Order: sequence, then C-alpha cells, then structure tokens
Amino acid sequence: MLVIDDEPSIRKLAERELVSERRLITTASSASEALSLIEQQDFDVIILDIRLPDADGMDLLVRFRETLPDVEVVIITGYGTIESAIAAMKVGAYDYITKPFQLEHLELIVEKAYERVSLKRENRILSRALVEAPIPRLVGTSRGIQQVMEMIRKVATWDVPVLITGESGTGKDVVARTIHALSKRSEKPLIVKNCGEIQKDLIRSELFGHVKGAFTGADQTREGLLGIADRGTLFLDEIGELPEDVQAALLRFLENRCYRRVGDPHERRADVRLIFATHRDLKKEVEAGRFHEALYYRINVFHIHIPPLRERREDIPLLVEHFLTRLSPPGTRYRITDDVLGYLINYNWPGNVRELRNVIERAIILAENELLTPKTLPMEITSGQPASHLPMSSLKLSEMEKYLIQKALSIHRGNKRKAAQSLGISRKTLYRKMKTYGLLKREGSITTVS
Ligand SMILES: Nc1ncnc2c1ncn2[C@@H]1O[C@H](COP(=O)(O)OP(=O)(O)OP(=O)(O)O)[C@@H](O)[C@H]1O
Repeated sequence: MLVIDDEPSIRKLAERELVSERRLITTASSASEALSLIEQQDFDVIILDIRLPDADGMDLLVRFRETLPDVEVVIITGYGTIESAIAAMKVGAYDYITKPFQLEHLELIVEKAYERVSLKRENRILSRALVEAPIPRLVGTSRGIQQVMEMIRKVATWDVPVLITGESGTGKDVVARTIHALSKRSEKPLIVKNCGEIQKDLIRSELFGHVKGAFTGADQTREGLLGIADRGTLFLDEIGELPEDVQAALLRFLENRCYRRVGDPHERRADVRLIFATHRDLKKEVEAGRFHEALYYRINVFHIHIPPLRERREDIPLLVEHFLTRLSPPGTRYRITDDVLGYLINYNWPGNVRELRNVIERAIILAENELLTPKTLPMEITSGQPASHLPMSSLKLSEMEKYLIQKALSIHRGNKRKAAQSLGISRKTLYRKMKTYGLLKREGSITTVS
C-alpha cells in the first residue's frame, strides 16, 4: 500500500498502524516521490492526500485511474472540502476520508479497499482458468482412506503447509481440494499448478511474478501465482520438479511470507496457504542432493500419504459404484456383473484410481444393455490371475481363511449370502467366522481384503 501525504504525522501513523501480516506500507511526501515509487513497485491500494505541495491530487488521481486500473485509491481531504471528495469519487476514487479522522475509520476503509482489490483479482483468476471444477468426493472406507480423511479434517482449518504424497492417480489432487474446501479460506481462490508442466526457466517468474524488463520477453509486469492466490490456497503439484533456487525462495516465503518478483528489488507479502504434492520420495531426493533439506523439513511437518489402490482393494467396489453413477449418461443406470467386479478387485492398478475411472468410462461406452461384462474390460485386466494377491508370505490356515472370507465379501460387495455360497459354506458358518476374525465390527461396515 502506498500512502501519499505531506504531513509526516499521517505517514507515521500509517506506517505504524496500518501495517499487517499481509500488508507492507510505503509512504511518499510528494507527488514526484510517489510517481518514482510507482515506477519501481506495484501497489494494491493508494491513499492519496488531495492537497500536495508539488501537484494537484486530483490530477494524480486521474493519472492513476488511467495507468493503474487494478489499484484502489482512497482520498484524504481536509475538513470542508467535501466537494473535492465527491469530484474524486466521480473520477474513480474508491472512497474518501476527511481530516481529522479516527484511525478505526481509516482502517475500515482500507480493509474494504483491499477486499475490492482481491475480488477483482479473483475475477481475473477465473478468467485465467486456473481454478477448476468443484471438489470431487473422496470415496473409500479402507483404513488407509479413513486415515487420510481424518488427517484432512484435522489439518484443514490450520494454516500450516501440507505435503501430500502417493503414486500417480491416487487422489492427491482430490485431497488438496478437500483441504481447501474445509479451510477458512474456502471462499477465496484455490490455485492449482503442476510444477512439472512449467518450463524450467520460467518457474520462478510463474510463482513469484516479474517486473517489466526483468528478462527478454518480459514486456509487462506480471503477477505470480503467490500474489494471485493471496488470502487463498496455492496447491503446487510435483514439487520435486522445482529448481534449487526456487526451492530456496519458497522456503523463505514459508518462513516470513515475503517474496520478491523477478527483477524487483522490493519485497512483497502474500497471505497464502501452501499445499504440496509429489509422487517422488522426497527424503530420497534430499539424500541424493536434489531437494532442499530445510524445505523438506518445513513442508514435511504435516504429511498425508495416500496408499496405492492395490493396498486398499476394499475401496474398489465403492469406487466402481461412484464412477458408474458419475459417468453414466443422464437417464441411464449402468451395472456390472459379479465377474467384472472380481477382475477389477484383483487387478493391480498401476495407474490407481485414475486408471479405474478410465476403465469404467471405457466400459460404459462399450457396454450393451447398460451392463458391463468382462468383454468391456481391457485385456490386461481380464487376463489377470484372480488369485494373484493371496498373502503367500503367510501360510497359516486361519489367516488364509480370513483372507478368503474377506475376498469373497469384497467380490460380492458385502452380500453375505453370495459370499457364503461362493465359499461353499452356510450363511450361519460365514457369520460365525466373521465374528471370530473380527470382521463384524459394526453392522454395515465389513472389513474386507486388500
Ligand atoms: N478416493 C477417491 N474418491 C473419488 N475419486 C477419486 C479418489 N481418488 C482419486 N479419484 C479420482 O481419480 C482421478 C485421479 O485423481 P487425482 O488427479 O487426484 O490423482 P493425483 O494423485 O493427483 O494424480 P497425479 O499424481 O497424476 O497428479 C480423478 O478423477 C479423481 O477425481
């Protein structure tokens, strides 16, 4: 924020009282000083005394309106010059305040002006299409997913950085969106950026912004993602792809919320919650000298790991149901046969939930009579060995029995009659064994196999 006033007491008051976590205050005592500051740095809000020693504040305001369309200008006028305040509003000032004023009154106006700046910024972000669709639901009842949900609920309302890890397609993006949606910042923008998709030499400028002339091709000053995400959340995917110098700058930002745009000698502040994701093992990257150690420790404080789908196969029936509902064309209701579910549960899912989603989408297209049969599945799934995931490391009879019961329940989506039938035992025996193996914790929540 820039405060232009020739009265030292007003400048001092602003410097002392209006500074905040999110705001740096710069002051100027004359129009010429203000203009040279504006040449060098960007401001969100300008407070302008209409009477200045070297220029008419009105002329300055007109100039600001033409050259700084995104900045909100608040006018300070002397007592009895209300007409000039009204004239200033007509030219495009955001608001005015008359001297002498109460500090609270000024604070309120400044807050509102900032609110307006961030609203404008959000509209711009929407037009840059960085914010995507609403959050998808995190589906799953496995212990792994339940733990992830629990962690999300705990961390969402805190402003701490979060690191999400997991193989590609496990749902890191869904988790990040859920954290933002449950946070205090949910009304503010969530900016999502995959660092792996940005050209290496442009990453710094993309994140922190740059000033005009900072490098060849920088013909305009441009706001970085941190500035755009101010008061919201920035989700950086594939953080392992960041160059070393950018990692260091990011660490600085995490420590004091200050950053510098490329080519800008001045510090800026932004109030941004950061969420990171990677499919790499960052600890190994640190050991190999490819990832900044201090940054790793700073972001690893709250770490959410999403297990691969093959380690939580009991989520597959629910996920299948979820995608069938989501992907069936309106007015249709696609179903799957039991053997299709069996194949899906047994497959290894190297592409995790994303692959499952794609398989269901493809099968819906190939299905006849709204029924997904094995013919609608890709070869690599139907050629799989149905029993390939037996826990062969353990050959204890009881463990094998428990495993087979869980498997049968998974395949038959918890239907005890069908599970018992496929195991060749009575329903009563199945029930008794489920009790023995602790598979009947709560009615309706059956622990199935992974
Ligand atoms: N638990 C889940 N419940 C519902 N949908 C899910 C779940 N996990 C993942 N998905 C869906 O699977 C797809 C892939 O998820 P997402 O993009 O979040 O994975 P990712 O881990 O971020 O992948 P990458 O590392 O490749 O970016 C998306 O369509 C997402 O909606």
